[in-house]
Amino acid sequence: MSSCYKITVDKAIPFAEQLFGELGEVTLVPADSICNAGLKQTDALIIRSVTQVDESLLKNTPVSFVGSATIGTEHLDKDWLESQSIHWCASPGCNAVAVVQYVMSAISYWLNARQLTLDDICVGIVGYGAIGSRLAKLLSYLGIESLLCDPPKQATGELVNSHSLEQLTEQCNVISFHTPLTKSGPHATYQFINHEFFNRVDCQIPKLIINAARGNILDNEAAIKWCDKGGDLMLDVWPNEPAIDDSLLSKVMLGTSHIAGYSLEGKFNASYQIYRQLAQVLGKTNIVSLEKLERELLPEPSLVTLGSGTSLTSLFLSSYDIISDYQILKEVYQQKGASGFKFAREFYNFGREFKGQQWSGKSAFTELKSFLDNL
Ligand SMILES: NC(=O)C1=CN([C@@H]2O[C@H](COP(=O)(O)OP(=O)(O)OC[C@H]3O[C@@H](n4cnc5c(N)ncnc54)[C@H](O)[C@@H]3O)[C@@H](O)[C@H]2O)C=CC1
Ligand SMILES: O=C(O)C(=O)[C@H](O)COP(=O)(O)O
Repeated sequence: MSSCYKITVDKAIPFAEQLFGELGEVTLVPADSICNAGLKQTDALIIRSVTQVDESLLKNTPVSFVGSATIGTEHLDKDWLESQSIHWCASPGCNAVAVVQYVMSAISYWLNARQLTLDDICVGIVGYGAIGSRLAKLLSYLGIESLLCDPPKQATGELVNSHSLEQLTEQCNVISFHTPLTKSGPHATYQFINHEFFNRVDCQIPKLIINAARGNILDNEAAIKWCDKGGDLMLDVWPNEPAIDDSLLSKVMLGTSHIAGYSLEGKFNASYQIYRQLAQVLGKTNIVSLEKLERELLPEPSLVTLGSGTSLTSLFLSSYDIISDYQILKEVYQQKGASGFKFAREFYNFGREFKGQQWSGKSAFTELKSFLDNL
């Protein structure tokens, strides 16, 4: 490795200097300023989901490594990167637990609002990957019924008990989406939550749809129409981010600013995964272990105080406070208009995942806590 190996990193990626500083000279740049002209001296580029990485960004630059500190990869033009022999990677599963924590808080809020209990629900999980499988595992542990829908995994035989989206709409009162955004192929997800889908979800009785995957798997107009009919919709991700539709924001039951994966642990995992892959590409073998860095860089667990009569729903709401994130988004949107969405993300205060929390006050949850710590 040359001492002047140049690494440009989105400045909103935590732990960048501590990790990538070991591998080269780090320049932190705000996402909005990452541009072709600024990459003329860059060997490795480390970005988030908001930076489109394609020919127009990288042509005539020396960039030979692109790392995305995210699970999603639709912002990378992988065909072009591969055609140029530019090594690309992302951070699979990095913040999967944070998204599960988000979904459990969302469901808990809905159950309280609709005066239902965990025993009343059957949860449809669309996309049985890192997030969907962890969600299913937790629901099963809690004795909550769930149905899985993952046609690509059904086709390869990785999932034998996959149901169709139609079956989920008939049999589930909660459906949570955890697919990537894809625009082509037999299982494309672009706007697959559309009029046809919503027409099948009878909202005469309470039904909850959660999208914490990607905004453009949802059709904006169809979503508004369904909310007008009385459907309960919770969105972390929105069509056309960051320019979200204020009409849709006013109709959802809860909405947040694409922060379901914004946990300190998730951010740390993402940065570590890219650090490890860049180190490998550079042929550096003595990388620092995840456990050692976790001990050094992550703060002490945060304290979550549970009252003596805490129910499972209030436990999940205490573990991650979705209501407060909804209020923040509404407030900044009112104050700042369309730029409010970006603002809420930029100044987000990362929370802790289950394993970064210490629960006190209700010993009955010790077993659940240890299950969640290892999710
Ligand atoms: N809101 C947020 O902050 C976050 C959102 N995400 C989003 O969540 C998505 C899922 O994350 P992971 O579970 O880690 O991904 P994953 O790649 O592990 O799993 C995705 C699963 O979706 C399945 N799938 C693909 N097309 C499908 C279709 N048409 N119908 C049903 N299933 C389909 C795949 O076969 C795969 O099993 C990511 O691609 C990302 O876009 C990820 C992290 C945070
Ligand atoms: O990991 C993903 O995929 C996500 O959606 C991220 O949580 C989004 O985070 P940023 O791209 O804003 O870091």
